[in-house]
Amino acid sequence: MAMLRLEQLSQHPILRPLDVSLDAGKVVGIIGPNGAGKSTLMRTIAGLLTPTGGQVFVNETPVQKLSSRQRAHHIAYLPQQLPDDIPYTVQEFVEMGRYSHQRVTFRASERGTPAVRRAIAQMGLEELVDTPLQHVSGGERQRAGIARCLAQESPVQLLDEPIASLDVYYQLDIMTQLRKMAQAGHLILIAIHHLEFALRFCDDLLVIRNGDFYDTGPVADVFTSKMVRDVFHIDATLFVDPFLNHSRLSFSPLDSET
Ligand SMILES: Nc1ncnc2c1ncn2[C@@H]1O[C@H](COP(=O)(O)OP(=O)(O)OP(=O)(O)O)[C@@H](O)[C@H]1O
Repeated sequence: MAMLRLEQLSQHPILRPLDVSLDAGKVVGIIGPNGAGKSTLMRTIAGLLTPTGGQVFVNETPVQKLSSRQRAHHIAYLPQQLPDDIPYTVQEFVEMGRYSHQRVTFRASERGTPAVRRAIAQMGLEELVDTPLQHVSGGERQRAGIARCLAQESPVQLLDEPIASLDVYYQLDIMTQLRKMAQAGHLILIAIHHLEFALRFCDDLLVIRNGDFYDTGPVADVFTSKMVRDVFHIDATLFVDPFLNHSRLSFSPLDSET
């Protein structure tokens, strides 16, 4: 049974309906140019936008039929950008990931639960737990957002550009952790601009370009020089890195560079 299924799903600006089944145990990258519709697709999958056509099923239940608390049990969602005026400390913010596990209204009584402690440690935020989110850097805020999703312990993790503002250490660290979560049975769906990382860390790709869905499938099948040219309008050569033994990309210069 697919953990997440998009059935004839369309959402402006993606006009051609998407039929995709995504299984647990995978990191799936959504790639495409600026404005292609990656974030819109993620918000639709998260149940925050109503599709213009078709449906999203999580564990065979239509997402639109679930309450926000039920959705949170199935899906954790990190938006592309967190507001910079969130009036909570890092600890309080991560604890909010436990919202769906509370019986009545959310109270900050989940402080120190193993899931919260683990998420804070995984994102290297121990020293910042009492710092207001307004006073942390953009990358630290992003790590707090990921920690909140991890604390939620939902089987589907929808992360919109999780490594966009991070330094290279955390880019590598977080992608490695996401792979481990997939191996432990989660489905990780990320929008990602970093094509080298998509090539290295994703199992499958869903490629969209303006107004259209381009291709989906295993990285080895989908990630080709032709795809890069068709979708990003740039020439690139794929080669196997002899040190890391995985495929890498070499971009040809743009005309304006020569
Ligand atoms: N709140 C909004 N109101 C109206 N149009 C929007 C809104 N958010 C996005 N759009 C439009 O929807 C289209 C898709 O935007 P979306 O943010 O999904 O693209 P994206 O692929 O995530 O882009 P990026 O790589 O720049 O983050 C764009 O044309 C954008 O202008």
